Amino acid sequence: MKEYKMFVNGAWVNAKSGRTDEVINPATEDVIGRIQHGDREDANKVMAAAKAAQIAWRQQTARERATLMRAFAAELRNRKQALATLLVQEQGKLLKVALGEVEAACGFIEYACDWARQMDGDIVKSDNPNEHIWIHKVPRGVIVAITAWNFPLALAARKIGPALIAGNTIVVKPTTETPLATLELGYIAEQVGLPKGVLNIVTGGGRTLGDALVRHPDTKMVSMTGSTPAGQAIVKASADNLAHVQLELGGKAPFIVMDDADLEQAAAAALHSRFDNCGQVCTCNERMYIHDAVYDEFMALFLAKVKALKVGDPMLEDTDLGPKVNQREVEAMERLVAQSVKEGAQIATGGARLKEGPYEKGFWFEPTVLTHVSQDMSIVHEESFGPILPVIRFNSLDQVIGYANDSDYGLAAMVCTKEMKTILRLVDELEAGEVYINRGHGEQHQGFHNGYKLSGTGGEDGKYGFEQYLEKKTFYVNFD
Ligand SMILES: NC(=O)C1=CN([C@@H]2O[C@H](COP(=O)(O)OP(=O)(O)OC[C@H]3O[C@@H](n4cnc5c(N)ncnc54)[C@H](O)[C@@H]3O)[C@@H](O)[C@H]2O)C=CC1
Ligand SMILES: O=C(O)[C@@H](O)[C@@H]1OC[C@H](O)[C@H]1O
Repeated sequence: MKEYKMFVNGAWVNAKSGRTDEVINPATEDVIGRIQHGDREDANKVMAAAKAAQIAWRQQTARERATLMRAFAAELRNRKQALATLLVQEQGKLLKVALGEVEAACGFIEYACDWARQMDGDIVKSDNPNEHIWIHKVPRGVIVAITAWNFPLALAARKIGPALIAGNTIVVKPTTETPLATLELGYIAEQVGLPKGVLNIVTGGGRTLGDALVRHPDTKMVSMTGSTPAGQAIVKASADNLAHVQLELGGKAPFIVMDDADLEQAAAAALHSRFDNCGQVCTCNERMYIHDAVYDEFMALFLAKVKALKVGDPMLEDTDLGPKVNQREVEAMERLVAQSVKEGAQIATGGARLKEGPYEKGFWFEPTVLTHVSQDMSIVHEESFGPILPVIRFNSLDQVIGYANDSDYGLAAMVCTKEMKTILRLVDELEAGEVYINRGHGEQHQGFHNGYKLSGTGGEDGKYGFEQYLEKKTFYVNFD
């Protein structure tokens, strides 16, 4: 078991409280690490370090910053196997998914480095003679990054990359559930010679340390990934300093299979998009709508695939699902299934927690499909963020668009169809920031990961995500 400190101003430090938290492996319930439990006092110290470091950091050229961050990404890739193993141990994700997460983390940083020579401003003609209007893009200052437990390393890199290339410094606060791989970034910062105070990593509770960071007067932007309630609390807290807030929150993505879909392709995509990372992906297939005309044929295909899924040791190549991340989450699965059955749903497969034999320790749940579900049931509206899939039949495009948009969330949607008129109508009418046509979820760095409604605000990734790490400064230059 490894003891971790907080990485502040280039040094490893204890929390002022002297308190620590344990990190457990969700597959075995073993304690695998101990971290510092920082709180409000630690927030002031780390913010002062980040603010001081930003002066010299922003004075470096963007190309110099990118050179350092490309070295950072290269070292991250050098440590891929060890970091992936740590992600498996702290979050329970499959090793093959964890290896993909480390590569995604490298990609987020390398994509940001490509922006080093793209941070253009504007020169605008003035209405006054002999006057220029210069609109400059300048760094904001100190960025606070707050991340969730499902892809902790990738979510941190997604924010570190653009923040630092734009000339900001950053304070990262991972969850106490899965902080270890993120803390390892401090060692990489030391190895590649990132200046002290440019990257800081602190650990502690969201409502204490996280809240103090959000409210701090030197916080110029908060980029948070997590649940909608936490995101809403952050928006309220940011009123203290009017920091720019970028939120990636919960989702309830509909997966729609039209009557003209390629059913084998649709079944494979629907399976991956529900059970990837044990259903703990914000863009997962959270509710599936199947056209009446293909319902029986599709469900036979799909259920056969679900029943073949293997739940087990996430380190093994032939495992399809690992455990849920903690006790609270696996109990939430039990509650959601019980409530769905009480409301009239039927369990087509799965539906129970696994507790016997190899599952005696850990937080295991069966891949579950619910049928005879109606649109008004709570499982159609409440995010499960786990391996539970409600299925609903529909008989027209108008009906399924109405179902899909009948949600407080609007992060992602997936649609299988070959009909261009259908695609253009759905893209135009679906209330979601990210629509996947004829494939499952999976963003790319150059896209724009953007939640509508209670799924978030601001969005991240790509050109529109990068730009949020810059502020505009307009000069009226008169030379009359
Ligand atoms: N839209 C997206 O890209 C993603 C969304 N999520 C959502 O996150 C949830 C699961 O992740 P969790 O870590 O349980 O979410 P969570 O909301 O409990 O915690 C997320 C982070 O926010 C911090 N936090 C919580 N309350 C805070 C406050 N008042 N002030 C400052 N920081 C605070 C936590 O310490 C943690 O670091 C699910 O709802 C899922 O949908 C997860 C991953 C990606
Ligand atoms: O936040 C999520 O769940 C997804 O955006 C996920 O996070 C990092 C990975 O690259 C994405 O699939």
